[in-house]
Amino acid sequence: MAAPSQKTHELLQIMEAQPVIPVLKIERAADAIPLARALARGGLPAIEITLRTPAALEAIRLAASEVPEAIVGAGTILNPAQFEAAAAAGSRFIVSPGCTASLIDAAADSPVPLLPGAITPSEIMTAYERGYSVLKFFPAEQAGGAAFLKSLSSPLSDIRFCPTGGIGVANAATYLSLPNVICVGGSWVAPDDFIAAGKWDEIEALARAATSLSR
Ligand SMILES: O=C[C@H](O)COP(=O)(O)O
Ligand SMILES: CC(=O)C(=O)O
Repeated sequence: MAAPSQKTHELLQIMEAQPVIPVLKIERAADAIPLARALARGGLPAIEITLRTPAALEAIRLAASEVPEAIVGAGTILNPAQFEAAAAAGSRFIVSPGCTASLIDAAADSPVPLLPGAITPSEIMTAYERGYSVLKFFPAEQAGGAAFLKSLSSPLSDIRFCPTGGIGVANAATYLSLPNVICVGGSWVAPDDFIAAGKWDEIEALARAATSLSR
């Protein structure tokens, strides 16, 4: 196995430090501050704020500048313009549901590590050829779940994943027990309705419960 690049090393450090990366959809940018604080208090400092709302970039900027204990990443990055905007907002890592040539070119020019998504052996091999040995596996449950992912571990033994999509308390441990899984992603630790209602203590409790998931 080749030594990981500096950017892969940084990504691995973030992913290996917690079993779950919260995947967040933030409608009001200011919510990013109490939300990032609550998740960090609960033991999940690394968070993925998805670019699925108009408030997302400002949410990243606020959490990155106001919550030093948080490790703020951006998710749902689909193209180079979004990559650059998310990096400029202060993202420490960038996540995409997929892996396009233009996104990989944008990431090559940036110091910010990219976690691109791949599902099929050919997609995974293509990403690996471009230097990516750490990948997102999305949508995990819908694409074949833990059984599918486990079956990749033998032929594609150099590649490790962050499965995301359809993962919750009932199945997270199954994914985390796989040899090719580093951590999982999920929205269950910060549900949209809890964010809307400002239930920060409840989100902290969900995060704390998630940190006890074993790997
Ligand atoms: O689109 C889905 C999110 O990336 C996370 O998936 P989830 O809500 O099933 O945890
Ligand atoms: C699927 C995911 O986590 C993303 O939109 O980046």
